Amino acid sequence: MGSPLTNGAVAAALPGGVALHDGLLDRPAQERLLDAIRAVVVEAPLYRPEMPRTGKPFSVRMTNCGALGWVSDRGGYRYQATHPVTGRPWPPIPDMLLDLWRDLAGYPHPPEACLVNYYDGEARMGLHRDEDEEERAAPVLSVSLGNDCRFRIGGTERGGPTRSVRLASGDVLLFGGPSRLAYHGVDRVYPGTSTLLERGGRINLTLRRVTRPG
Ligand SMILES: O=C(O)CCC(=O)C(=O)O
Ligand SMILES: [Fe+2]
Repeated sequence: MGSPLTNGAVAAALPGGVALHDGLLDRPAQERLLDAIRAVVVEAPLYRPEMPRTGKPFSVRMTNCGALGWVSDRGGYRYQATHPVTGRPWPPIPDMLLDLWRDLAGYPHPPEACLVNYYDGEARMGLHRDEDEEERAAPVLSVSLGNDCRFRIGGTERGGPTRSVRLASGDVLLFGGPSRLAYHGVDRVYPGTSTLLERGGRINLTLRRVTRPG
């Protein structure tokens, strides 16, 4: 496979360093991955994080797997080794996701965190950068399951131009290189666009390398 960051015509319409692998996971693969994520959620239940300082609840619910998990509360954004509600270590990252990272990330070390976002109803995610990771040489690898969404991505400066791309179940998006610190967010999820999740909604998984290999 060639570099995931030069993915032909689709990538050409996206900012440099962003690669969309449209429909990479077929339906059986999506179902296998969903089963693995269900097992994660049994051990590490979804919870609703809060914004730093204000304590305003997120509209998405979250959990993690991996040695580290991304959390947000009044104290700020950070990675930590335990679930903030149960106090237990996060469960391991499913092999399927580790395989995807190995095949696509173009980075020689494994991811340490997989953030699981669950969007139901009106849930969305405002424009932000993933910047709590010390290691910036690794891309962020994002997998979408369930209903389609309108994903927005821009440049590395707040307030710059953005474009939107529709992400569907089974799509894998990488942002790395010059787009590793690009602003991005989810404007909305389109109800009834996938039958994968019985109760509807959308799951997004993002694999991240957090620490610099020593
Ligand atoms: O849900 C998505 O597609 C994006 C999630 C995201 O940007 C994040 O969790 O940092
Ligand atoms: Fe993000």
